[in-house]
Amino acid sequence: MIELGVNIDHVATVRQARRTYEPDPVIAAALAEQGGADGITFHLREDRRHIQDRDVEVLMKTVTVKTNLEIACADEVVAIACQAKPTWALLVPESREEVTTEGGLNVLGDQGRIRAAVEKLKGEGILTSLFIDPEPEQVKASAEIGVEAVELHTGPYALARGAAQIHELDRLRSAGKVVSDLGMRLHAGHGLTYANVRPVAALPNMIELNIGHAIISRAVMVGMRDAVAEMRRILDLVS
Ligand SMILES: CC(=O)[C@@H](O)[C@H](O)COP(=O)(O)O
Ligand SMILES: NCC(=O)COP(=O)(O)O
Repeated sequence: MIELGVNIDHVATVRQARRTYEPDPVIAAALAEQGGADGITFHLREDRRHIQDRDVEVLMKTVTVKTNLEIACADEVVAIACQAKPTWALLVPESREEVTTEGGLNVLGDQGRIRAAVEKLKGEGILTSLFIDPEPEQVKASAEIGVEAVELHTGPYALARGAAQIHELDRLRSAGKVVSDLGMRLHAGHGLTYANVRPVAALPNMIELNIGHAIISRAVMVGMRDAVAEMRRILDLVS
């Protein structure tokens, strides 16, 4: 059965639009659990555009399923993660100008810095994952660092149409085989929706999908619990 990580960042985006107290991502996380989430994902960005330090502290006290804290490879947020001790830490690239995550980590070109962050996290008993483009060389570099999982960036797949989308799915399938052959857990995420998720969920050895924006968008209309339950039902049809 595919494990569903629900990313609650954009509940906090709505709250931060007014710099107020609601909607609270902590409550959203509890409702997501009731809807069938296997994990809660939250991204403490360096610019704090959505998830705040307070959210991380309270989520770590209230979430009863896996916690997956997304952070940049930066000393400040790595230290916060080491203090918070989530189940998983996912290292992601960040830039202030981006609307959302654009590409994967360049593990090949930044192995020393990424390795140092991973070792600090592992030292606190935190499982580690790297968000990368579906490139075999990036997968191999990730395995050399010793992370337990790799999350393949599904953004290009989500944005593509027709033959281009089939090509992107083939890239994910090929890179996913390398992930599994090297003994790491195969995760995927970014831009997945109720309409495009099934082919990715059906990829060989896929273990976990992290989905946020589409679920929160649906939750605005039907509520968080039902939005998660609908995604859960789709994934259960696949596995
Ligand atoms: C890495 C990824 O695709 C998401 O998990 C990330 O959280 C996107 O950043 P925003 O949530 O700020 O859009
Ligand atoms: N790591 C991907 C994630 O957590 C959710 O990304 P999105 O579904 O909000 O694009």
